[in-house]
Amino acid sequence: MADEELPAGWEKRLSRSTGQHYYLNIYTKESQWDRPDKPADPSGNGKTDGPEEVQCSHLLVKHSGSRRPSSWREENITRSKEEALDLVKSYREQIASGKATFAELASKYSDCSSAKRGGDLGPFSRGAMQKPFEQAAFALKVGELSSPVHTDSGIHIIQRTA
Ligand SMILES: O=C(N[C@H](Cc1nc2ccccc2[nH]1)C(=O)O)c1cc2ccccc2s1
Repeated sequence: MADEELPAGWEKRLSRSTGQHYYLNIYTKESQWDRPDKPADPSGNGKTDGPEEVQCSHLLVKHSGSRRPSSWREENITRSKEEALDLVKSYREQIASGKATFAELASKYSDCSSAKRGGDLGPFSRGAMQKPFEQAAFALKVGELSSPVHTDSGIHIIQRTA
């Protein structure tokens, strides 16, 4: 389909982690995956929907149903989704109880290349990460640990750091 002109007030952006395009309302900074068919609403209801940007670390456990069942740790990941969830719950318990730090476990066990940075993903805005991850990350308070979060990549624990 020809890349037609976008309705006024929208910008087309490329998501770093999914490689998909998303659309940003230049007035409210809200983002959406679906191509807009009418001009962006500049009013944005006046309420702030939380932070524009967050920084998070995550620990990802991939499984056989992951979009890319391979990582720096394991060339061919065959564990089941249930086994991955058991692992994620165990890591979360070790972090929450203080038996280990987030960075220690992420650097050892995360199936994401961010493991090399203790799981740190750096700061990101809405539209940058897969939706379930984004929703969970933006709902966290600074320092808070998420429950297990399922995305196409696998199962994550997320800690908001800023
Ligand atoms: O997408 C990435 N890595 C994928 C796994 C993955 N999938 C994710 C989905 C949401 C958030 C982080 C995620 N990491 C991979 O290695 O197969 C990213 C790695 C890094 C490393 C540093 C900073 C951002 C990113 S995003």
